[in-house]
Amino acid sequence: MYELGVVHRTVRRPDPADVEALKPFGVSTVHEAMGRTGLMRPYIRPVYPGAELRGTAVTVLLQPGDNWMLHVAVEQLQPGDVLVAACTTECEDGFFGELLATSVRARGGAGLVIDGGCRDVGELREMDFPVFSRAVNSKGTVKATLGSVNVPVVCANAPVNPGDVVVADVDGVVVVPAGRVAEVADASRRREDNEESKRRRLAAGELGLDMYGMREPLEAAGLRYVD
Ligand SMILES: O=C([O-])CC(=O)C(=O)O
Ligand SMILES: [Mg+2]
Repeated sequence: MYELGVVHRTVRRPDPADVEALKPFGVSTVHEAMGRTGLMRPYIRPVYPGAELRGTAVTVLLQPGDNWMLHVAVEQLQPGDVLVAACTTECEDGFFGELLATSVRARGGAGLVIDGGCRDVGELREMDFPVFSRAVNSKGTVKATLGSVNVPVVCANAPVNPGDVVVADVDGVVVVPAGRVAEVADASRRREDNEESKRRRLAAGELGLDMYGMREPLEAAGLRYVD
């Protein structure tokens, strides 16, 4: 059950050194390194090409058609934080635009992930202010119904707690629990090292069939080559 009408002012953020260690890695690597967990649904997309985002989450629970809590959340931002906004029910209204982005940036916020709509995309692109949203929609919102800030939310199917690390790029959005950041950064490094050796072998012409030892199981499964 959602907790409504509350702002938690204390967020336990992970060690900045651990967040830094996670920095080189993209969404797909981080998702795999977490045991294939943490992904938001793929309908959350960057609002302009090339937008990328990472930082610790300040979570927002919105009511449909109402962006009041986004304004409340901006006050809670610390430099490098990312707003992560979920909604109590599906809504594609344009909750956020360049004015709110200007305010987020003035407080040092890094960007927004929202399971809702966003507008003013031309201005956001010019500002290079990264937003990942479920829709681009000019339809505006009101400020009338309480939600919450810094409560656990589910955003596009991913559980997000305040202080979790959010990584967003062209592949999607993944959420790393605050307590797992160092471990996931290590696993991401190991995975990238492993992929680098595979990349070299594939570039040299070796086939995945041989590299992964797939010929025998294919034969055992009855695969036949026919001329
Ligand atoms: O004002 C709003 O409600 C959303 C918006 O367009 C902006 O922040 O620029
Ligand atoms: Mg606007």
